[in-house]
Amino acid sequence: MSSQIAQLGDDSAAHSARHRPQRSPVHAVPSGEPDRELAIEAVTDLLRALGRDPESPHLADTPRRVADALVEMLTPREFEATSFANDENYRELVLVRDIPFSSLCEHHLLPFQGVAHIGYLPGERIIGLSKLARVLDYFSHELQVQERLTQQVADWLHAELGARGVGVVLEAEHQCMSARGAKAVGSSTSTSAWHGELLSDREARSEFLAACGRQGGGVTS
Ligand SMILES: Nc1nc2c(ncn2[C@@H]2O[C@H](COP(=O)(O)OP(=O)(O)OP(=O)(O)O)[C@@H](O)[C@H]2O)c(=O)[nH]1
Ligand SMILES: [Zn+2]
Repeated sequence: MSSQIAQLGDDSAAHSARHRPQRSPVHAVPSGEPDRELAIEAVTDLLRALGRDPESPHLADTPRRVADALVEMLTPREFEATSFANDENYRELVLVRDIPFSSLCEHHLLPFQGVAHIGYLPGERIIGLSKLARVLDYFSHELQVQERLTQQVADWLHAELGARGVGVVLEAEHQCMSARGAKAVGSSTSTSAWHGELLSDREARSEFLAACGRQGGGVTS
């Protein structure tokens, strides 16, 4: 990921040292480049293995579509993590709630989908709000488990932003649990990851959970 933090609204030399960008790409799962042609062949073989005829007119384009869909879901979109000097010394929680996301379960290659609540207690910098959604989107484009995805988003924000605290809560339905297997349609899995004051200060964490409507819900404070 491009982890460059653009230095906006911050021209003076005195400020620039204080606002030096930090870089800490996080990748717990080593991943290679998808090979589209190989994937198309593999889906053709998979259809055959499942007793379906890939030569049938109905399925003629299916290997290409499936391969393209998987390649798309496993290709992270790079972005610039633009941040701004916190000149007003804003100290309170910044929270973006209900960010929709979709990722791929590494056990079944089926989607899990839901919403994220991502927030932080600012230090010397504040981050562009859309970047909270973008960092989630970035780490979602990988074969994942929900716990790792949650932690990667929190770790990345903590390392990049120098925030006093970071909190990430994900609530998702896993299709491997609903469309098959346990058939637990409508079930929702909650995960959370905390850093800094949001980890150490129970009251700050409760405020975060209350603000995202989780007080007394599945995520404990
Ligand atoms: N902790 C965790 N487990 C997950 C996640 N996504 C899927 N799983 C679980 O991974 C487990 C894989 O277990 P297995 O017993 O090997 O898979 P399975 O035979 O398909 O099991 P069933 O889903 O129970 O039919 C299942 O319990 C899934 O529900 C996730 O994000 N986090
Ligand atoms: Zn699964």
